Amino acid sequence: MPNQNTDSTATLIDPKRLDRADSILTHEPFAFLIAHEQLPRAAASELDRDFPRYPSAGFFPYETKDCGPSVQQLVAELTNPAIASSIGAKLGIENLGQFPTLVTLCRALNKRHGTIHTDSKSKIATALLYLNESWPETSAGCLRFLAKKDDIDALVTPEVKPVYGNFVVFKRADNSYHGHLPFEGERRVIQVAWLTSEDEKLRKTQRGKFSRLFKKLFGGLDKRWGAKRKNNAGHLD
Ligand SMILES: O=C(O)CCC(=O)C(=O)O
Ligand SMILES: [Fe+2]
Repeated sequence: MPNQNTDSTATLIDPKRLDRADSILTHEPFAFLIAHEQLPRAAASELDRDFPRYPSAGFFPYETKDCGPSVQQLVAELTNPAIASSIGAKLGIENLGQFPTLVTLCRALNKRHGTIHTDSKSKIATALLYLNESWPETSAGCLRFLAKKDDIDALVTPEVKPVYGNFVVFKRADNSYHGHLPFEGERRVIQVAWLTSEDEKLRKTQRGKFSRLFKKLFGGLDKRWGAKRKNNAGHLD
């Protein structure tokens, strides 16, 4: 039998890799996992080639037609119920794989993004997988888990650079505050949210599609308004 790890369909996400010595798993002040180097180096150029080229900034609902094969494979793996459940178990969530998923992708940000929030109650857990080849020596655009809803400097753990293979997962809670300092430009991320119900998935997908159209029409305004955003600003959701 051929060795699965050497053919082109080798898995990209391997839950065994989550237990690296430099991974951080904690349940306080909310449950989160931070793991580095979670993607094979060899897949970087394919994932780069296959990542959607959205015309505007922000997260948009995953559609197969926007993505090439390696990104489709990665999304399939990230939403695989068995993989989800093994990740969920680390956060103390039983059977995470049973819940519907909403996958959104982001290719670029403007300064409006990253204000402090918890994620909405309709989410049980959220995963973020970053895909940027490199990141400048700056905190701008680096994810921060926070102790407060109004202080971007109240870090509860070192900030996470959005570089290729960095992966975070957290259990949504009323205090799962997170955000980042304003950043404008390319910043590639895949986000998976496990939702409480199919209705929420439909609602959020429709909202995301509307936002994609809206930003296509008014992306310039979005960018200009966003530039005025304060570092400690928050938003509900
Ligand atoms: O892009 C990130 O690092 C965080 C995104 C986020 O928190 C969200 O979209 O809810
Ligand atoms: Fe969030």
